[in-house]
Amino acid sequence: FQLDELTKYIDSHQEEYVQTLREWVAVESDSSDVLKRSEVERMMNITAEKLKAMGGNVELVDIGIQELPWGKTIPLPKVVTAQFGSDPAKHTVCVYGHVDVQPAKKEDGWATEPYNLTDINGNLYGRGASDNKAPVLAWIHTVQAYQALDIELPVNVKFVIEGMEETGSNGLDAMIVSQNDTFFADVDYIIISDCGWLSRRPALTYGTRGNCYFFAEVEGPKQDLHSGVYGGTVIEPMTDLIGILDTLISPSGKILIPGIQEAVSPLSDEEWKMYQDIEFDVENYKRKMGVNRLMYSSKVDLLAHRWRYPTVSIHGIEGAFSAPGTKTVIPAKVIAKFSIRQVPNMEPAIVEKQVTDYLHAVFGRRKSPNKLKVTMVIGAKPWLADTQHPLYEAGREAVKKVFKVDPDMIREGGTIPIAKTFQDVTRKSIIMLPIGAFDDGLHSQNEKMNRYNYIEGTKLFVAYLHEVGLIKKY
Ligand SMILES: NCC(=O)N[C@@H](Cc1c[nH]cn1)C(=O)O
Ligand SMILES: [Zn+2]
Ligand SMILES: [Zn+2]
Repeated sequence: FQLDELTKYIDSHQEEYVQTLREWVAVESDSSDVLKRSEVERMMNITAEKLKAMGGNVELVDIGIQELPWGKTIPLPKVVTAQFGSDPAKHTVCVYGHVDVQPAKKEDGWATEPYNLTDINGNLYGRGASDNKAPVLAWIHTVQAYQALDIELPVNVKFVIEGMEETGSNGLDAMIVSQNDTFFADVDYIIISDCGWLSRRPALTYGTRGNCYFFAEVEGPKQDLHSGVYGGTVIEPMTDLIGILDTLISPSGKILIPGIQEAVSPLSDEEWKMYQDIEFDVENYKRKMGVNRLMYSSKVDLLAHRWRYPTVSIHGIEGAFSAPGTKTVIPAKVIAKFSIRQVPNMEPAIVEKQVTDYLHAVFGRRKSPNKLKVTMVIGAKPWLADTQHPLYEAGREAVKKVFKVDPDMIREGGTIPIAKTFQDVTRKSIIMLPIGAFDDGLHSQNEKMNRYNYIEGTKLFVAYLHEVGLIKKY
């Protein structure tokens, strides 16, 4: 296996790889903002063109429309599929990734322009750099490197690249179902690189949490009111909303919604031992986040609550006054956004009912004349893999070849909404093979991808394809 040759090729092309990442980051493909939908579409076209230029058999698959909360509809961004090689004697892997991003504005507190990739000491700052544009490009460059050196790909490679992951992968489930007997029929394994390592040690990821995302709307007066003129007489929607939000989770992290905590299986002795053996620097974790105390103090508790217990996060309140200054208003309608990261044994449909019933009961006790509406807008499931599968063995070998260490076996606290669908519908085995660093700041200000991770990660992918090619084909 010509790993040295491929490695040299990757090293000598790194400036080109960074430049392509710069061009991709410059596309504001924020899937949460319908006004940016044309940018997401542009990003899908750029991705398709790149794969076509490499000789791939590429399609832009129409996945239908998105229904917006105010009753309108817009087309969903097309999904890019591609295929390189169709040798029946080889395994076929399908690489899944996304090229949409979370929102970002300089005013949020970025040190650099979020859509202008900026290299500071080998850190490539830019929205979507790590989540998920660089890993997608690293996979593309992997195929390109084999092609450029005229080295036969050890496996057939397919791609599924979408533009709605950050808002729950709308439309992708249906596409997988409809192409299960066609595009996915000859796929043996699915590879996802949309997550990060736990520390400086490379990792293989075998689980993700799901996410049930809710809107809770409280509506009162017909328009906003002067708080001096009307305050004290009107029952304020915001007070109701804050009141009910405060009943979701206790200050010590206990979820107060009946039925949620009860569904979760307790940590087994085996899991405890696995977590205990993982290298994880709690002080560094705190320092990187800029906090002086965490919800739990032991490493095992922290890892367990990050990976395999559910949690509630409150993200924001639409309609609330949030600008600088001192506007003295009583907002007439406010919509809280919160989500529950859920774990195996928790079903989104059941969580939806538990949360909705509970919030209505709590709200009812307030005897407010205002109206409450609770809607679950995303119901993404958790995913768990069998780490004894040859795909993981291949991962260990590839990490050892490139990084000369054994990988950490980790879970991911975040969600890849489509992972469980891939597992359930295609029934193929999945591996998550991250290349992002532990401190990439995904979804946050100053997101970055380390140049080191981007380039060495490409080498890891090159080695991984070789290792997968060695798995016995029955
Ligand atoms: N890199 C994966 C990621 O960031 N996924 C999102 C997906 C999601 C879940 N709910 C809404 N979007 C995440 O927040 O985990
Ligand atoms: Zn992602
Ligand atoms: Zn993300």
